[in-house]
Parts: sequence; structure tokens; C-alpha cells
Amino acid sequence: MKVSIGSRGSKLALWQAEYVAEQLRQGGMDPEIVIIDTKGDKILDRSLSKIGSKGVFTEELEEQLRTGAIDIAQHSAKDLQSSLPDDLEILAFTPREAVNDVLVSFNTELSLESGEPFVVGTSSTRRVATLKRYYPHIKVVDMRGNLQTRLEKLKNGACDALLLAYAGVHRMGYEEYIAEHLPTDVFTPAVGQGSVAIECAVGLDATKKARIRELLNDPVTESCIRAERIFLATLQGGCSIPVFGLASHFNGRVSLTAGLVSLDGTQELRRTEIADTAQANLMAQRLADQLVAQGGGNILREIRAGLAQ
Ligand SMILES: NCc1[nH]cc(CCC(=O)O)c1CC(=O)O
Repeated sequence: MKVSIGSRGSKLALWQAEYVAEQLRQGGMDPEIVIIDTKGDKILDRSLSKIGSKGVFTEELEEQLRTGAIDIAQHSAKDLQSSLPDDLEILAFTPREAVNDVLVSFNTELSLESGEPFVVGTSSTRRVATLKRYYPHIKVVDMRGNLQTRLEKLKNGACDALLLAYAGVHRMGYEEYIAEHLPTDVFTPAVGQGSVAIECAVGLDATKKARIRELLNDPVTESCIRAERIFLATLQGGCSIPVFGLASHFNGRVSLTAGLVSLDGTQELRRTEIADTAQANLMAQRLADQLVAQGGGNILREIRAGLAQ
């Protein structure tokens, strides 16, 4: 059975598309990769929070799902907006890699913990706000572009280190430049970090859908990320808001730690809740509602106002 996989054209995206294709091939399907550029790939001179949080990396792919030009689209799960249009759905989440962030530098002696000041390049508002809160001695410079562009900027001296998701660094084979693994209780990752999400049109052929899901979906990762995404949807956080959420699974239960940081790092709200897997989505909804009610709503309004400037 033929499957066409839509993907962005960056090296990381193509690595992920190739990974997806390989799983499908091993399951006897006949995959083909179609490269589609998105707004997030084309506009490189503005920060993501300025371009707008919704669908920056996904819109063009979703158009092609609707026309049937592609059967599925692969995205880094964390780049996928928290609520999908009614005619699209997430069919699968691939097994998650280590979810933590890492400090990447050509000087692998560097450490955030050392107290020594240096310059970190990142464009993620979550990472900027977390740095301001816990490592105020660090100077931050805005850094967009794909991993190769950022490493090139690092090489040219634009900063001393980058803050990146381990998953991407690992997939690109840049592990030798990891100076420090950052703990997830300080740099709690973005929702979905480390997994590849497979999106399709609701109307895609049912047999094809079932087969793709069987070959690509990891049920444990799925229950965790679905809970994280319910939290994110309630906060209406796209990838440009300093919101974090990480669920893990043990003994049939899901534990979710999630929250948000103000842009200047002065305020942080964080909660952990645990529930049986069957109740995980309800628990995520409750956690989000409580967080919004207990001060999170005000912080969100401040964040939105700050980003609009
Ligand atoms: N927003 C960019 C992005 N989207 C997914 C990854 C890494 C791979 C992943 O988390 O699955 C990255 C780079 C980064 O944050 O360092």
C-alpha cells in the first residue's frame, strides 16, 4: 500500500520523515516523502512569537492533507498547534526520545550551574524565561533557523552556547557538542518534545489509517502527549508561549507536571497531578483549569501583552 508522507525540508524534518518511512516500509507499506516548505521555514528574520503561534510550521502541510496530495504529515509533536481543525486528526505519536533540553557548545566545559556568565542563543520563550528565572547571570540572544544554521551562528561567535532539545541534537548526530544535560524539573520541556506526530485528514482511507497507526503509534507516548496537549489547549499555548508540560507513565498511571513562566522570569506556576491512564485527560483538564484560576490566567494575559509589543 502506497503512503505519501509530507515533511518540511530541514535536515531534522527529513531525518524524521525517513524514520517514519522506514517503519512503514518494515511493515510492508510503500512510503514516499514529499517536501513542503512552511512559513516557519521561509521567514527567518523574525522571532516565532512575532510571526504568530498558530501553524507556523504546519499550515502548508495541512493544506496538502486536505487536497489528498499527501496521506500523512510528519511533525515534531511539539510544533503541532494544540487544537486541530475538525477535518484533521493526529493518527500516531512515535516513541519518545529523551525529552530534556541540552546546552550545546564547542566548549563542552561550559555549564549553567557554574555561575560563570556567558551568552546563550535561543528563540524559545520558554527557554528564555527559564534562563531569566534560574540563571540570571546568563545573557540571551535571539536565534532562529534550523539546527545547522544555529550551529553555524554558534561557530561564528554569535553566542557561546545554544539551548536545544536533546531529541534534535541526537537525531542530527551532534551529541559531541553537548556541554550539559539540563534537568527536566528546571527546564521542563515543551509539550510533545521528543516525539514525532503523524497527522492525517479525518477522511483518509480507513484501512490505510489503521495500518499506519498500528506501525507508528506508541500507546504510552500517546497517552502522555494527549494529556499534555489538553493542558496546552486550555492555556491556548502555541509553541511561542513560555508554557511547559511533561507527562510520564508508570504502573498504569500518568503523572503530569505542567505550568508556565512569565516572560521576565519573575513568576512561575507549576503543578504535578497523577491519575490512572483512563482518567489522564480529565486530570490534565483539571490541572489546567486550576492553574488558570490560581494566577495562571493573569500571567498568560501579561505574556500575550508582552509578546504583542
Ligand atoms: N521548535 C523547533 C524544534 N522542534 C522540534 C525540535 C527538536 C525535536 C523534538 O523536540 O522532537 C526543535 C528544535 C529544538 O527545540 O531544539
